[in-house]
Amino acid sequence: MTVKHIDHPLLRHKVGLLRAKGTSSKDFRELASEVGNLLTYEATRDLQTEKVSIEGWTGEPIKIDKIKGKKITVVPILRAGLGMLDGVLQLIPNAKISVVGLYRNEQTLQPVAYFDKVVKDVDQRTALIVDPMLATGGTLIATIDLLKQKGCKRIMGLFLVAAPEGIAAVTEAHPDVDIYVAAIDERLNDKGYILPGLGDAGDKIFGTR
Ligand SMILES: O=P(O)(O)OC[C@H]1O[C@H](OP(=O)(O)OP(=O)(O)O)[C@H](O)[C@@H]1O
Ligand SMILES: O=c1cc[nH]c(=O)[nH]1
Ligand SMILES: [Mg+2]
Repeated sequence: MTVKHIDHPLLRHKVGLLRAKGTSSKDFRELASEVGNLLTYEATRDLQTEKVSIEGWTGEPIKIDKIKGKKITVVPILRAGLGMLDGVLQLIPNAKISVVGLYRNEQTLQPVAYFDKVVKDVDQRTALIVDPMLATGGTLIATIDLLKQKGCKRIMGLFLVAAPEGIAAVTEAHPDVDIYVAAIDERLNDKGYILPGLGDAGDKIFGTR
């Protein structure tokens, strides 16, 4: 797996605000969405374009660039991935959405899958997974397994914060996947939470703390 740590002042500033204990759900959601937007800008840098002819403002035909092919399906991982979805879709509004639901068992830290509705032509699309946190990596590995079983060949992921332990686990399981992260933190605590981290992103986004 290639990890692209997008080191940008806007991202550093917004991730700093996300880390604060008192950040409200409203502010957390807005910031998660904005960081999702900025990561999408980077992750779509290599999309291919093709020249097409249109009528320009003078009435003469001109050639413009258009994104080529079947493009992208965005894959938010329930619940917390929904907090980044608006920001992602602002830049790629025509993307199809493939929702997957997984939660992490708090005792075993193993992912439990409970829902998936993946687009039928996922074999012809790039999957762009969105989830705020990459901790042990179990949830991401299970999601990539699921997408590959359904025929997906090109997979990328966007994360607000990743732990070195999770990056190592996903690199070993799925070396062909590229992820874009706004921050790489120090480590996991004994409950599998990222330090310094953001806390429980799903609870913060949905106000269920
Ligand atoms: O890398 P891992 O150790 O698997 O942990 C990461 C997962 O944990 C969080 O979800 P959570 O299980 O809290 O579900 P939620 O989004 O419904 O709160 C997070 O949004 C990731 O999906
Ligand atoms: O730090 C963490 C780890 C997993 N899930 C979260 O929401 N936060
Ligand atoms: Mg959670």
